Amino acid sequence: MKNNYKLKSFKDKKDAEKVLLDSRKRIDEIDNEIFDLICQRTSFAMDIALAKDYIGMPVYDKKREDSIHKKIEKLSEKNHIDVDISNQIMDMLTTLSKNEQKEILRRNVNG
Ligand SMILES: O=C(O)C(=O)C[C@]1(C(=O)O)C=C[C@@H](O)C=C1
Repeated sequence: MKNNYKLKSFKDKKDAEKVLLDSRKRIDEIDNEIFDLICQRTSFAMDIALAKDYIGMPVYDKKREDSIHKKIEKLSEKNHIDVDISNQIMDMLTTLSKNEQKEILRRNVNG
């Protein structure tokens, strides 16, 4: 969140209530978009798991995760977002992918 926003002043209570409602509506839309993007990101687990299995690479790739964290830390600092929380979000996303990859490989072995 860049800290260059203007402080909002409200005409009256009704105006503030409208701002709250509109903001929540937009947040609901953004949450849906985020969820859709999480599904898209996780859907690469199948191709990645099979490719790594073919090459003989493990599911967990520390170097790749370190580079993701580095990128996210830079973006967080630039946008004044809490770095620790951004890193936690990325950890959750990579965990989703790793769990999915392990499940795909388990099913691939057990038929
Ligand atoms: O890029 C990979 O090798 C992946 O498996 C994807 C991913 C990720 O979710 O970004 C997941 C697990 C790895 O440890 C690193 C990255």
